[in-house]
Amino acid sequence: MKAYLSSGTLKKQVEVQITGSKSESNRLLILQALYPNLKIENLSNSDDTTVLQNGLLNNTTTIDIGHAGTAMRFLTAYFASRKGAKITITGSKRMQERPIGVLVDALMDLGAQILYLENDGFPPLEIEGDSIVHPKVEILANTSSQYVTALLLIAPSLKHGLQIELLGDITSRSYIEMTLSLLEQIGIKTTFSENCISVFPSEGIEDQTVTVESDWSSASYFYSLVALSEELSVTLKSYRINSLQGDAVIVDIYQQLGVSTTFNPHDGSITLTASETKLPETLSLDLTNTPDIAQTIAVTCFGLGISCDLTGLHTLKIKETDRLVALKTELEKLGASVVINQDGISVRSSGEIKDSVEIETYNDHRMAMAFAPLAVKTDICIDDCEVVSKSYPGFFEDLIKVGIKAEFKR
Ligand SMILES: O=C(O)C1=C[C@@H](OP(=O)(O)O)[C@@H](O)[C@H](O)C1
Ligand SMILES: C=C(OP(=O)(O)O)C(=O)O
Repeated sequence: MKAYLSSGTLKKQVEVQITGSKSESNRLLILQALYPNLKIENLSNSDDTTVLQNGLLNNTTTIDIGHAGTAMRFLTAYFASRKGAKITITGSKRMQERPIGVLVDALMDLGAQILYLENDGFPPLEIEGDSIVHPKVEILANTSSQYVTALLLIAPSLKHGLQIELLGDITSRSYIEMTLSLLEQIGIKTTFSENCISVFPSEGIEDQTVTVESDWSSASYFYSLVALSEELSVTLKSYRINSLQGDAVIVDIYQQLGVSTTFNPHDGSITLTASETKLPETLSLDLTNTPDIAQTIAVTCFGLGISCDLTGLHTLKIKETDRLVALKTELEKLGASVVINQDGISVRSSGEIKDSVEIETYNDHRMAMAFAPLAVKTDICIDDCEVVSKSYPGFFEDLIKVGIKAEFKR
């Protein structure tokens, strides 16, 4: 289905309830499987969370996790460490091209039994679970932090806990910190110094309920809308001033792009309003820690008619699609000049945006959501718009709520 978007009358004040962070939700679901007295509130309604939840029910011999990277990686470690488990985990065509060898090697070093069913280093995997007693492992940390998180999540359930040495530069570090914070929050002791993480074993945790903060990556699209529209003001719920999500850094980034954020402590909401700011000629950012907001920022800068140089993005090549190539192709259709390299993207804009362009989304929810805010400036069509359900099924309803006009056609 295609979404034809154009600017309607944008709201001066509107409230949007985004659901829980998919990253926090998927971590907490694994922890809940290990410690069933853990209760979770404001769980994400994303496809990625649903597939992980279904995977944990484990009443079949094969799990298809679709496009969900976290579900693929976290469930692999989970089942590999459950004695008696026997399961095949597969995923979408793209998932079968997303590497998992670094995690599988680490798990095998710990004594796990995992077979590649098609190509070495890639899903599908056949896993025979067993107790892991080995206390130490090394893992490359420069490709995906999800491999590290997968180990961290099972670590407290292992007999001796786990000491993990991270090799190479650490990518997406904020997600590793999120995992450690959640472990600490439920009562697991951890340490992280230099490149060595220790997680201490824990047979049980106290009865408790953890409320997931709403998703900051999803919030980024509203920052883009406010930056581009100048008149819209949106209140998003339910957020915290001290977030565990690295993507909360958009508060500071979008300050430079003319969006100010007010935190409302009485109801845990944030209000985004356009502020008088002198825009930079070029926005230069290293996004090594927060790769998921790169597409939003690149498109906002283009829409504002300013340049951006974004670096630290080597991991974008192995996400839902090669996001650097996808961004270049689609931004150029709109009139931008774009250069990509191994690790980043530079976008130059002439100040004009071509009208009624059809944006391809390449099975990538963030391509759809990052380009949609341009509707404030020009008519735009988003191809295969259902892709948003990977992380934000209600995205288009919420877009309509803020005043964007949308027509959907097959
Ligand atoms: O741990 C997580 O929840 C995630 C980690 C990041 O992946 P990488 O570590 O592969 O960059 C991020 O891009 C992804 O959307 C979610
Ligand atoms: C990269 C993402 O997800 P995953 O790697 O979990 O598929 C994302 O949501 O942007």
